[in-house]
Amino acid sequence: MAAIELDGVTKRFGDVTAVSNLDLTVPEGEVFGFLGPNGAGKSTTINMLLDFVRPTAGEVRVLGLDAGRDSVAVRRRTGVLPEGYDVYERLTGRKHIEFAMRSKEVDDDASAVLERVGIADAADRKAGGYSKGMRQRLVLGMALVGEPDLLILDEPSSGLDPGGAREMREIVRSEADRGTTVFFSSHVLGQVEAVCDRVGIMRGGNLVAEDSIEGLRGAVDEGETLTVTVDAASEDDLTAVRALDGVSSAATDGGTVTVSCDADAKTGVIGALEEAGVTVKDFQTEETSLEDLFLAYTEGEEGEVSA
Ligand SMILES: Nc1ncnc2c1ncn2[C@@H]1O[C@H](COP(=O)(O)OP(=O)(O)OP(=O)(O)O)[C@@H](O)[C@H]1O
Repeated sequence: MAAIELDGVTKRFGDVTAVSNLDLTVPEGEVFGFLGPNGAGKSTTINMLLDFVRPTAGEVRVLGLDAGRDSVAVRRRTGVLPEGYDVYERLTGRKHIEFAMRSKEVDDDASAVLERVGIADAADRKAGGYSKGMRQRLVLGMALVGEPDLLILDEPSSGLDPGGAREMREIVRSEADRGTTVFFSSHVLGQVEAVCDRVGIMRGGNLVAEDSIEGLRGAVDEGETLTVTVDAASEDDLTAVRALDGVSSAATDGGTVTVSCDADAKTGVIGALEEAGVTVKDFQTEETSLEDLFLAYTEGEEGEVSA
């Protein structure tokens, strides 16, 4: 069964189309990264999963249930870290967790939850005195109450220091190991790359890409830069390299050869250099970063990248 299934979903606010005819399936147990520039429709999509917003058209199913009709059941099995959630200033951290336990009608160990998100020491302090990162950890703790089947995290790294961001990744991975599906929206691309099995990229209300990061790299087809350290290479030595399939350019400064090529052309490049009598001392490749991928899908003319 799919944990999340959107079928032809559109949401219009007056004459603004926030989400347009969106089809998206997230299988159970997957960590799915949901990316896109500001205003792309991410929060609107998340709000439809939780029935905070009703679609104008289409069908939204969460954990096999209808998001609108069965919203109470969906929320009971879902842990949510909403973007910009305000804590109750006068309640302690522990009271927040107990509140989440009562809302979900579960009997968890509040201290263990607070320990897990790294704020056990501050359990009995009022959340009004918490730092931004501590508040974020507290809200994550509330989301984890009751071992949810689905975790929806909207910008979970916001306010976290590098240690907190690492702990967040570890929690996401351990939840996924437990079988939880994680739907993760973020602008912090490194965070997404580190934890997500697949990503979807939204742009102007449309899903413009949906794949593993590897798959997206292949579709963008920017190739890789191969840097080869050699004893000596001349322009003539590059003739055979340039003639290879999958090589878009090659240059040399004498001691280093730089080649732009498809990932599967690398071996051929090294072979062609050696055949030309060049001694290859070392080589390394640089992959397209997730940031480059993101920009390739979200900048320039719409529909430029066909994935
Ligand atoms: N309640 C609303 N009323 C009117 N327009 C809205 C409403 N909610 C969202 N929109 C519009 O829908 C579009 C998508 O917004 P949404 O908040 O879903 O984007 P987002 O991808 O979450 O952006 P961000 O990364 O900035 O949070 C925007 O043009 C926004 O102005």
